[in-house]
Amino acid sequence: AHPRKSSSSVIMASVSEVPQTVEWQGKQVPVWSMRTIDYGLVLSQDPDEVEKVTKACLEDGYFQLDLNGIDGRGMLEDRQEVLKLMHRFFEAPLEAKNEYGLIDSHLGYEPVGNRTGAFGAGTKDGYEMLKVSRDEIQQGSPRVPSPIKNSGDLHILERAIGSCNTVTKVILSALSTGMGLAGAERFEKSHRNDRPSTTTLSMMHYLPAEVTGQSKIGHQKHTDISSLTLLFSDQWGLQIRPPGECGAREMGFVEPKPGCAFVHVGDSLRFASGMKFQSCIHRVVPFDPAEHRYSIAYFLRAEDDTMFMDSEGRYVTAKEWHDQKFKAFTDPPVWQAMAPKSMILGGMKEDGADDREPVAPFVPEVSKETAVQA
Ligand SMILES: O=C(O)CCC(=O)C(=O)O
Ligand SMILES: [Fe+2]
Repeated sequence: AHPRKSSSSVIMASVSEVPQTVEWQGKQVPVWSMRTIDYGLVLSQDPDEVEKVTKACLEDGYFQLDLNGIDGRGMLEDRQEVLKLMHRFFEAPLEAKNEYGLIDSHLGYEPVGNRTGAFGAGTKDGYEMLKVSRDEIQQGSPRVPSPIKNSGDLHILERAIGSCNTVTKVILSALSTGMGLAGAERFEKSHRNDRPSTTTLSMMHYLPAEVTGQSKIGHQKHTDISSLTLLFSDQWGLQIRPPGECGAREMGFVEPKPGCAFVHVGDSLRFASGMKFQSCIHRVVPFDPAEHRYSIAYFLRAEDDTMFMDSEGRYVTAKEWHDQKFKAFTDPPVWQAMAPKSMILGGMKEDGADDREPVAPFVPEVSKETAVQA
């Protein structure tokens, strides 16, 4: 059992067994510590940092990436520009934002309530989202809605996608080295820029529960489809379930750190590593129910025709896995419950029912009897 008392004075060098805690919904919830990786050192292929990032993926499936040095600062500036653009975009009328709708699963606009919410069946998600495809940006003719389609906006999106791509590829390359992979075996070989993929920049706006109502909240528990996810948010709300000895440990918060991104392993890289890497079980809950929350996720994904063995022991392409899992995300809860659980969680084990039950005011507006656990 984990101590419940706040221990802010505890210095956590790497992964500590003693979590700091934060009060949420009237309870003390862990704030999980994690390894911090220095981007500049990884960029230099510093042997100790390469080992550290590899260990983080093998043991945890996630880490904090420190971008405060000169090599990362450009990425941080690009990210600030995207944030400003997001504010402008999400303030636009729904018809303008939804000009193209959801063109493809990795591209376009999704309004609030398209998927299952933070507390499973009976809740819908509480965010609206715009995704911009890396392939389209590279080809120079992206389909983005008119509120952010002037040349300045497109320049901001292009720069941000370029920066995110560089940062994630640098990490991918370090992981190949850390795993002792050479030649065609290296992870970069299945993530070439000129080959089609569903790689995308996703911009999310979580609305306050006051606006959406209590049945539309947060983002359901899942692992990502991606190889690597580079996630930026200055605001609380992201929760993870770290892998444990006998299944995942309890849900706890990720503390937003200035100048840092939260990076985690998705299904594709876990599969490509022969299940050696962990992937990260996570969700988003309303930390402050009165707050608007903004997050940016870059999903680096494998080339569409990359083959791997999935969590079901099937031989599938990256595109097939993407399409099937995306369908599972957006299916109604009853269908979702029929899909293998391994699909939503990418085969990650989750023993023990220590996932926290929501308490008022977040109890879904549906009776427990009719709720099917996804
Ligand atoms: O908004 C966040 O912080 C996380 C979003 C997420 O998990 C996702 O889009 O896959
Ligand atoms: Fe995610």
